[in-house]
Amino acid sequence: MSINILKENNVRNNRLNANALKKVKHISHISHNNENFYTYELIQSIAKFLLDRINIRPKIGIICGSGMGTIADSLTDRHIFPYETIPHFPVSTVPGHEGRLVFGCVNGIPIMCMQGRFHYYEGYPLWKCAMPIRVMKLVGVTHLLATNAAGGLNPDFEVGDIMIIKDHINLMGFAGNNPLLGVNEDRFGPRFPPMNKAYNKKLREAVHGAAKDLNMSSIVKEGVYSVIGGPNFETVAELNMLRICGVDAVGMSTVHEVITAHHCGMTVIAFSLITNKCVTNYDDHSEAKHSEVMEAAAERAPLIRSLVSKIVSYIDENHLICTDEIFSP
Ligand SMILES: O=P(O)(O)O[C@H]1O[C@H](CO)[C@@H](O)[C@H]1O
Ligand code: HPA
Repeated sequence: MSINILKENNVRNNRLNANALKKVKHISHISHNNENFYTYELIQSIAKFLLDRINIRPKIGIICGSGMGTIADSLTDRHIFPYETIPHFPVSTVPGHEGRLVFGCVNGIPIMCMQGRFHYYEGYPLWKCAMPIRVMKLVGVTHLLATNAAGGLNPDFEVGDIMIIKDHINLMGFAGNNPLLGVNEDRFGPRFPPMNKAYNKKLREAVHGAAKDLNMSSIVKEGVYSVIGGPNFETVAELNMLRICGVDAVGMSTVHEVITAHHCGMTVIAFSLITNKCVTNYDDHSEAKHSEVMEAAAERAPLIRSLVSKIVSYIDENHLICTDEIFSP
């Protein structure tokens, strides 16, 4: 890389960092402390703040993964809330996560969409990262569609493949870090929620059906996602350990949202866009880069939008079939 390109990259990175810092400047203290958990009443007040300002009543929530914000851009009849305008909301600090709550419609079906999610490595505790899911619940959302960018660990996966998540390994949970940490709020869900049916089977089958209709079956896979805390990408040894454990794709998000959504009885479907192949060999000199993650996401944006639109229509037409797998809070 030439000195000039390096200089340009530095200037660009400094600008991104300065923008992120500007956004968080009104927060006096970001840390992983577990004081000031959100109460039920506080989440209710956020839901009310939003419902008082919109006419639609969404039943489906969508989370846009890194570089996948065009899902939110393609909603019709949009009502946009930048996170910094919503009381008690954290703000997004990661490039590729716009940091807005977007209400609107897909095929006429009302949606609540996070155009940007919160990650643990941004300095927020997991219960704070997952708070918008509880807001979704109190707004009336019953189904969550979470998307993410992930590194492909399964050697059969290629960049651009879409992996329907059938299960996860909550590596951060192994160390006692969990979005449900703290006194349990029974109005959301039970103290000890089961997690073996976190990713709804009927919806997973429906996504395969949608992929077939869209002639995408060859790029749609299914597998196990594992979350690492980030922000650094993984070492070769870490990735090889995860592969031995049955992990197909690795990322730094989603699991806290899925646990929180399943805990409060929402039906969940999630998929990963494979944006890079994980480096599992010391002779491989390639390196994971966030810029490549975003490029791969941009390339697949039209297909992802089509898939999301099919899934939303399927949920709208068939959502009653899933109620047997929901336990009420
Ligand atoms: O999981 P999402 O938010 O899609 O983003 C993924 O991409 C970023 C790394 O490039 C990490 O934040 C990782 O989790
Ligand atoms: N590792 C962790 N998170 C990621 C990756 C990866 O390779 N790619 C996109 N998000």
